[in-house]
Amino acid sequence: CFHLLNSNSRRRRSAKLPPGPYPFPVIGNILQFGQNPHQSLTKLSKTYGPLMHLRLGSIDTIVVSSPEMAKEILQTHDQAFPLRLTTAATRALDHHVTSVAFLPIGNQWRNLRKICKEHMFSIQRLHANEGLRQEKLQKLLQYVQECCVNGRAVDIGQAAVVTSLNMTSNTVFSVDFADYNTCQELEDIIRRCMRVWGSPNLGDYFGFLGLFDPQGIKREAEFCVGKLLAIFDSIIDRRVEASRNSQARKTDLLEVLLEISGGNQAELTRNEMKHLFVDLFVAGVDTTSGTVEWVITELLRNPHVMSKLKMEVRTVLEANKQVEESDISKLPYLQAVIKEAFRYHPPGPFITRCKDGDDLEIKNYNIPKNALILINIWATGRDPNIWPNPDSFQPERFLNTEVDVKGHNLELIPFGSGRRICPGMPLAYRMVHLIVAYLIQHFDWKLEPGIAPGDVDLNETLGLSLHKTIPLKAVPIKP
Ligand code: HEM
Repeated sequence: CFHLLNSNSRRRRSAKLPPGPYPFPVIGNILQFGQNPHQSLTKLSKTYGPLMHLRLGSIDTIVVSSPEMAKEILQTHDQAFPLRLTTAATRALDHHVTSVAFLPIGNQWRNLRKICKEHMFSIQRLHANEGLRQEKLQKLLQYVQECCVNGRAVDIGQAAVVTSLNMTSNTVFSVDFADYNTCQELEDIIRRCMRVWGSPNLGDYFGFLGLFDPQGIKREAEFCVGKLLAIFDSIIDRRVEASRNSQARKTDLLEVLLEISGGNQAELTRNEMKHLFVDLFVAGVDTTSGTVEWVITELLRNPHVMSKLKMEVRTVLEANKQVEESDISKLPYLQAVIKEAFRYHPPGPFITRCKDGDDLEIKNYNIPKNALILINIWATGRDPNIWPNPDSFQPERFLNTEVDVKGHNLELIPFGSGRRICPGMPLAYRMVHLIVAYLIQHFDWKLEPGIAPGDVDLNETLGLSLHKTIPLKAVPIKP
């Protein structure tokens, strides 16, 4: 009876909202989001369907759990969703007014995206600075070889973080953080920044009550962003100084950005450049390394997949040949393995957008203005109506299909889709394939003593990205 009363009053207030669990006064459905919202919302969508309405405190939230509905938001009506939700943490030091990741779609955002696309992540640009990433593979090889000689297990996620962090920093500004001894420090700050951005303060949802003081979160975010900006400032200063004294030009992105900002200040200010670097590192490092960790986890859980991949990698890349980015296209099984990891363990389980302007009708449901949209790609990746045997790791499902991760196939969009699709995708794609190919080409891998393939833990923790709760340790063996 109580339930009926609730659903009647709900219908009276907003007849055409998509279905969803009844929101409690004030807190809305916040308790139903739980510790792992991607999982709780997947369960709820089985009851309420692929377009679901909940209230996150005071925020109308629409959860999308099918490729058809995702297409409506990301492509058909994308003009209506130009915003991302900003929180107290992402507004610290005004990051959101300069950041490509948080700016609404508009001229400033378009300009930054154009710079990313044309000057940083174009095929030509990435080809020109591939050597900078290759150096990092050598460092990885040395490290794993040391572990191999000493019979030590490698913390795969950690090794991948150091490699992707240094590959990104080498690509962006030819700085090898290991040389500056700041890799660990930078990694810690990036992690802290991700943590604080990835766990919104309750005040973000109940701001109107004024009960929750976001000062602590804001201070932490200010510290992290401030520290990153200071590191980038000193790197830029050093480069400007060095170019005054030398004619030799680097091939990295900083050189291009300095050229652009020197030639036309209006196109890119130094402040924008520094905030762009914050975005590139925070958005790029853990997502890339997390993917590598999930791939190796699944390879160790599925020895037959590991054998098949090993065979392909070692046949195509003869002994001692250093894997190059142009080799990726010759490794179809590797590509399938990585697509399968993206399907089952998307580093960003939600693609987020915010509604601007008036209410909008989609499939006869009302999407209220200012609504937060969560596209649950973790749910679509495990939907048995889309993927036969979704809980089994089967790269073969991607052999002989045209499905890719570039945003056209809405059932597999680990990098998002539409105008806001991840601009770093071309770099991320190269880094993930290179690192995995390299680890498999040069080493056999086994689990630590006493752990069977089926025992490998698959628990997930959601921050700004979705990562393994217990880091994967694997023992390298010389083949
Ligand atoms: C496997 C690695 C990665 C994954 C899975 C990933 C995934 C994503 C996703 C899902 C989005 C949101 C897209 C959307 O809203 O439609 C995004 C945005 C973004 N990513 Fe990535 N990313 C990865 C690596 C990188 C790298 C290496 C960089 C740069 C070095 C990067 C920079 C960005 C930026 C700047 C945005 C914000 C774009 C905007 O809002 O306009 N990402 N990424």
